Amino acid sequence: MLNLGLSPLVALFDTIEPHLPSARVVIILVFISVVLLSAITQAFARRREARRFSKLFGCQPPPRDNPYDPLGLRKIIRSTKTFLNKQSLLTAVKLFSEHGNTYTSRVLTSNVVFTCDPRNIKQILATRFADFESSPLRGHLFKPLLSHSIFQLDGPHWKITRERYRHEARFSNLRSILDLGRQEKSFQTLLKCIPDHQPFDLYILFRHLMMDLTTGFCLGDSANSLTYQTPEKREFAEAITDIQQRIAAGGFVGPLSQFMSKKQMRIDTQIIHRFVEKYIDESLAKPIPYDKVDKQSESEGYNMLDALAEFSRDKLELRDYTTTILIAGTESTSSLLSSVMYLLARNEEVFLKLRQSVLEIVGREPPTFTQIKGLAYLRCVINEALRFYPPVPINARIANTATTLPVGGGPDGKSPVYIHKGQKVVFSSFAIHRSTQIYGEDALVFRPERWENGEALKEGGGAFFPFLLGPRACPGQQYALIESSYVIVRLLQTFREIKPRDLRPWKEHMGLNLRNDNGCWLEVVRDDEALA
Ligand code: HEM
Repeated sequence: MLNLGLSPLVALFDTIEPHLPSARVVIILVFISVVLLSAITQAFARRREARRFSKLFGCQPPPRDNPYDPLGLRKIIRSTKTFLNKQSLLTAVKLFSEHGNTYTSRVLTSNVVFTCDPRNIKQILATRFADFESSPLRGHLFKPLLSHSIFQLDGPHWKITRERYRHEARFSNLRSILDLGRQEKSFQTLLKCIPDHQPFDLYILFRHLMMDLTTGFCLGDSANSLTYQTPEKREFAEAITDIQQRIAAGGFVGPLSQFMSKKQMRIDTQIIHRFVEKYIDESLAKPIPYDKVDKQSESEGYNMLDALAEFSRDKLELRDYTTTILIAGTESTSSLLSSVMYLLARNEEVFLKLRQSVLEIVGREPPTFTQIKGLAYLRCVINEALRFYPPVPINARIANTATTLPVGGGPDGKSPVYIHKGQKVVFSSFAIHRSTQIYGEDALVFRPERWENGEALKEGGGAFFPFLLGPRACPGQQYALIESSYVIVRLLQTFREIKPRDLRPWKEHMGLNLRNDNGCWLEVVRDDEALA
C-alpha cells in the first residue's frame, strides 16, 4: 500500500466515527434547518411586503394583545381556560375594550388578527371576498362525515355548490320549499309536550322540534324526536347531535384537534351515513319527475333530497348536500327560538306588545306566509334576539393573498392593516352586536324598538350579521326566519303568559351554535280562547 502520510488522518476518523450522528439524527437536523430557514426567509419576505403595503396604502400594525408571549402559549392556555369556564365570548368583548376594535395575538407560530370593526367585517365578507377563504380552517373538521360539502369548499367549486342549492334544491323560491302544513303538524306535536303549570325546558323541546322539521325538509320523513322514535331514528338523532359537538370542539382546540380521539366521530358518521343512504336509495328508485298531483300548495311534501335527485344520481353528492343542511338548519334555528322565548319571558312588556300584534294581524288561525311577512314587530324581536345571542357568534377567515383591512392599524386604530397570505382573521358578531359605539349606551338592554324604521342599522353594513354578509351569507336565512316566526306566532296565540323558571344567569354554551348552557326553563299559562 502506498504511504501517503495519511495515517494520522485515518486515526482521527477512527476516533470521530463512533461519535458521528446516526442517519436519523442527520435527517432530523436537516429538516429542522430547512424549516427554520424557510421560516426566516418567509419572515423577511413578509417584512418587505409589509413595508411595501405601508408605503402604498399607509398600513400600520394593530396593537398586540400578548407582546411578552413570543410563542403565544399564555394566549392558548388563557383561551382554553375561558372556553372551559364558558366565558369565551365575554372575555373576547373585554379584550376588544382593552385593545381597541382590532388587535393581533401571537398564537404559536402565527399572528392572528382579531377584529370587531364593521368596516373590516364588510371588507372580509363582501368588498374583498375573493381574498379570504374558510375551507383551510374548517374543511378537515367535517371529515369523514362530509367529503365535499359547501362548508369545505372555496372558489369555483363553492360557487357551483351554492348555485345548486339555489336552483336545484330551489332555495331561491322559498314558497316552493317551506311546507307550512308540515310546520303546523310538528307544532301540534310540540304543544302536546308542553306541560300546564309546571316548569319545563323549552330548549330541549325546540331541539327535538327542529330535528323533526329538518329531517322532514331534507329527507321527507320526520325523525319523530318529539314522539315515539324507532331505535334507528333515535340512534341517528343522537349521533347527529353528538357529532356537531365534536366538530365544534375540534374547531376550538385548533391544531390540537389532531390529538383528539376520532373513534366516536367515526361511529357517529357510520350511523348518520347508513340512515341518510336509506332515504337516498328510496329517492333514486322513484321515477322522475316525482308525482306532483293532488297538492294543496306548491311546497306540500317538498323534500330536498327528491328535488336534488332530479338533477343528480350521485349518492355521495346527495349525501353531502342533505347532511350539510341537517347540520346547518337544526341547532341554529333551535338556538334562535330558545333565545327569543328566553328574552320574551323576561320582558313582559315586549311579550304583551308582540302578542297583541300577532292577535291583531293573524288572529287565532295558523299564520300564512303573507301574514308572517307583515308582522313587523315580530321581525324587530327576532333581530334583537339575534343581536343578543347570535347563533354563530364568532367566525374566522384566512387570507389567500396579501391584502388589507381598512382600519385598525397604528396608535389611533385609523390606518389600514396589512394582512399577509395565510394570515388568520377572527371576527365576532357577538362583540359587534354589543358595541355601545354602534348600538348606543343601551346596547346591553333588550329593546326590539331599536329595529323600528331601520334605526339600529343607521351605521350601515357590517354591524349586524347573524347570517353573515356578502356572497357567503346564509342561504337558509329567509327559510329560518319564516320557520321560526311560524313557531313563535303559534306559541303566542296559545299562551297568554310565559314566566321564567330559572334564576341562573345566561351562560354560554359553544357548540357549532351558541346557546344558553342552562337551557330555557319556563312555565306557561294557556289562553282558553286558543285553538286546540
Ligand atoms: C337561525 C338560523 C340560522 C343562522 C343564524 C344561520 C347562520 C349562518 C351563518 C352565520 C353562516 C355562515 C357560516 C360561514 O360561512 O362561516 C351560515 C351558512 C350556511 N347556512 Fe345558515 N343559519 C341558520 C339557518 C340555516 C338553515 C335553516 C339552513 C338551511 C335550510 C342554513 C343553511 C346554511 C348553509 C348551506 C350555509 C353555508 C353557506 C356557504 O358556505 O355558502 N342555515 N348560516
